[in-house]
Amino acid sequence: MNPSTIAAPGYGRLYDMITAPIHSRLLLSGLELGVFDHLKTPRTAVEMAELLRTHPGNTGMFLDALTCIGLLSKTNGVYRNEPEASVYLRTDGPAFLGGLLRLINAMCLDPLQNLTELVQKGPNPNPADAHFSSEDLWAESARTSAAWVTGGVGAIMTGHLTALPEFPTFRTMLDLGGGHGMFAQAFVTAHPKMTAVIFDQPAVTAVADEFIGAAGLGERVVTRGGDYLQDDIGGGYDLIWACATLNFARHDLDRLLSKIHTALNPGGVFMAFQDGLTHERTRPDQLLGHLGSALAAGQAFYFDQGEIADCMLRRGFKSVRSRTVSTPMGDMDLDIARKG
Ligand SMILES: C[S@@+](CC[C@H](N)C(=O)[O-])C[C@H]1O[C@@H](n2cnc3c(N)ncnc32)[C@H](O)[C@@H]1O
Repeated sequence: MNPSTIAAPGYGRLYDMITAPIHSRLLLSGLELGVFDHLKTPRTAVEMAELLRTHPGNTGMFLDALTCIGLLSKTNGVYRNEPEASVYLRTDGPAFLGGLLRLINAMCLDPLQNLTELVQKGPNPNPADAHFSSEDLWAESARTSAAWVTGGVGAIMTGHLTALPEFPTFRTMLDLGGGHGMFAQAFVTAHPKMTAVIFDQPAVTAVADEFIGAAGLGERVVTRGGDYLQDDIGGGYDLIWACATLNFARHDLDRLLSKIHTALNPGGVFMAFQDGLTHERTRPDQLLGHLGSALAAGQAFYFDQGEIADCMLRRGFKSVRSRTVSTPMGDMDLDIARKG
């Protein structure tokens, strides 16, 4: 075989795949060491090593590597945060994402340490390790994942909501499985009168209460703790919003969607923002984030595209309009159902 004939398809993509974890490791260590906080002011490697109490030579190589992946810039030996690092990686930045990135690493990547074994031997026999359903875990997640809404998705979805012809007529809304409640807070802020109820497990609504207090929205946003599958979710809503939570009701979706239909006023709107898999469940790459928990549990909780829309129609909604929305974390489907 003549090596010069092996031209296509090239192996650059394979090289990128195998070296991708270097990027995430650099980012995580940058966060752990507080590099981005300390580079609020441009500094040299020697200054950084003094501040961080780290090894001067290795600190220089580490900062060069962070520069190589585009999180920092370096001019005449002085390092600066690039805009992404300034906005999202400084704890005092306008939309700190560090906690969320760490959580994603722990929830999505850690379970894949045993990927080969999970494929060989099947699901984790200990269900406690296989499920991410504990109330305390979601309370912690609510605290850190607020940033995915404030970091941009809140504004995108507020745009979709305010474009609805019914929007000016809305008076009260429910954010079902609302976690931190940041969507409800963004939606209420975009409306002159609408009030909101955030429904989630009690430990989680305690976190939402803190965010509501900090935003000074206590007069317009309240929380209600419970299990939306078992408990009363209230009624008389003009809008019900459910983002990234219906997976937990996948086994009982018809019953929950009937409950939602009943809780809406005539003319009310239900918006579900969820994963929606296509191409025989191989796209979009949003599914990769759920892979570890799905393999550990031995079942996938994600939805096929159109599955929620079909259920909405089955449970009595008059019409459904669906669209795919791009977010910084991948494509998701927005299903807008009208009660009529
Ligand atoms: C992935 S988080 C989504 C939070 C928020 N909607 C968002 O988009 O960021 C899922 C939320 O659903 C809540 N949840 C799951 N099952 C629930 C149930 N049966 N009753 C109440 N809340 C539930 C969890 O506590 C968690 O806060």
